[in-house]
Parts: sequence; C-alpha cells; structure tokens
Amino acid sequence: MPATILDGKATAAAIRAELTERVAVLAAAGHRPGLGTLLVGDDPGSRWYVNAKHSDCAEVGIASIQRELPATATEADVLAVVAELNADPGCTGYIVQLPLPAGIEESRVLEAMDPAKDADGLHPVNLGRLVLNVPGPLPCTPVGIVELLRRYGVPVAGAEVVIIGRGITVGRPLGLLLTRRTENATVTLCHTGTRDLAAHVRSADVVVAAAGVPGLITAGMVKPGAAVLDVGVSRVDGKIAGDVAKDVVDVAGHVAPNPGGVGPMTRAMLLQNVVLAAERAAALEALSA
Ligand SMILES: Nc1nc(=O)c2c([nH]1)NC[C@@H]1CN(c3ccc(C(=O)N[C@@H](CCC(=O)O)C(=O)O)cc3)C=[N+]21
Repeated sequence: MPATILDGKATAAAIRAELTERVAVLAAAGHRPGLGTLLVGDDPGSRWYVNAKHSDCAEVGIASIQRELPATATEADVLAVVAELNADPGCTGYIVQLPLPAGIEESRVLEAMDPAKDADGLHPVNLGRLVLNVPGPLPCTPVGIVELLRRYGVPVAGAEVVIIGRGITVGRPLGLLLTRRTENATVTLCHTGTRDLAAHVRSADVVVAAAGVPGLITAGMVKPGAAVLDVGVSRVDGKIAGDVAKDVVDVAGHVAPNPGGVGPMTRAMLLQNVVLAAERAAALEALSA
C-alpha cells in the first residue's frame, strides 16, 4: 500500500480559512493585520514566493505592504527600509526575503528588525526565545512541519526523528521545537559531516529531509511505515527537485511531497505569525486602555 500523502496544500487552505475568521475579529476591533515584505534583487524564485505570500494575505484579509529594492542595493538601503517597516503602524509583521544579494550581511539585517514584527521568527532574539522556550514568534517551516504531522495524527512524542540539514530556517530550529516537552521527540540532526546517513535514516520513525540535495533519501534507506517529509528545494532543469526519491512512497507510511507538502504550510504559518502578533498587540492595547 502506498504512503498516505501529507497534503500541505489542502491543509494550508484549511488553516487559511481558520485565520480568515480571526482576521475578521481583529479588523472589527480596529486591528487589521498587515504583512510587509522586502524583496531585494530579481531572483524569479524569490519573486514567486513573495507574490504567493501577498495573494495568501488577500485571501485571509491581511493588508499587504510590498517593498522592493534592486540587486544593486547597499546594506544601508536595506536597513533604511527595515527602519521604515519597524516604524509603520500599518505593518504588524514583515519578512525580509532571503537570501539577500552577496555583500549584504543577513545577520545584521535580521538584527535590525523589530523582534515584535518578525513574522519569520528568524530574529536572533526570537531564535533565543526558542532556545529558552519562552513565547515568541516561531520559525514558519518548523512550525508548519509540526502542524502538518499533528493534523494527520502522525505520532511525534517518543518518536525517533531524523532531520537532515542544519540550516537556520529549517533543520536547527526544528530540532529545538521537536525536543520541547510539548512535542517530546528524540531528535538526531544529520548534516554533511554525518558518517553514516543511511544508518540514521533507517532507524527513524520520522525523516525530515532539508539538505537541498536532489534524491538524497532513497527507498532502501527508509524504515517501512516511517513518515518522510521532503523539504529540500533545488532546481533541476528549471523544475523544483526535492531531497526524496520518488520510490520512497512505496515504503513510507506517510510522505509530504515537494511541491505540495511543507512549502504551502510554511506560508500558512507566516500568516499565523502575523495574526498572532496582531492579537498580542490588540490584547496589550486593551490592557492599557
Ligand atoms: N525570509 C524568508 N522567509 C522564508 O520563509 C523563505 C525565505 N526567506 N526564502 C526562501 C525560502 C523558501 N520558502 C518557501 C515558501 C513556500 C514554498 C511553496 O509554497 N512552495 C509550493 C509551490 C512550489 C512551486 O511550484 O514553485 C509547494 O511546495 O507546493 C516554497 C518555499 C520560504 N522561504
């Protein structure tokens, strides 16, 4: 029997419908959320992602603030837009689309953002909160993965989870999230220095492949019945290629395909972060009124 597909596209659509109601409540109270995006340069993939985020916003009733700079922009140009978005009361959350052009220091740009408006959960203060396990915006892709597993009833507590990739947006924060008491997974974080990747994958109940190496995870490496989530994004001949080989679906119990799996969930969790930030701001205002 082939694996159950973890349909991120359908799940994200259901989450957007839920968020639409929460945005209507906020808007009625004079707290319409607004998502800002800053796109630097003209990478077609980045442009697609940013446009998709704005059409998601339109669907749920979140206002859009779209800022763009040419690929020739300096770090000072980027920091100026960051300062503007920090000061704009209509912008309740925003993202700086990554990667930034060479020569612009990403960590300095992220550091300059108002952590309360960090819709990506990638500000150093918010990553610190994740480590400390105190409330704050969480990184969208890791939360999207946890939410996708939860909605399909894939057990995480007590499970052996193998994550491949130690990047700042997926692998490393996902390990932190899944090892919280609330999730209670046992996590192994694999990377390019891992001696025997196949041995680790073979023992896993849940595999999250976020390496960006097309076809890295093959059917022979996967324990029968395991959940395999493909988060790798590479482009091969202009098409998106994931980290998971096609035949894994014949061995696994659940598969999150790419595209159609974790990507749409990432975007839904971005909207959720914006709504949560607006709800927090509205609650604070009500307290001081
Ligand atoms: N500041 C920042 N925040 C990000 O969250 C961020 C970023 N920079 N830079 C790039 C990565 C990548 N990323 C994706 C989001 C959605 C899909 C997505 O929705 N993909 C669809 C369609 C893919 C297609 O067909 O092109 C799918 O998987 O079904 C994919 C990838 C967010 N990122």
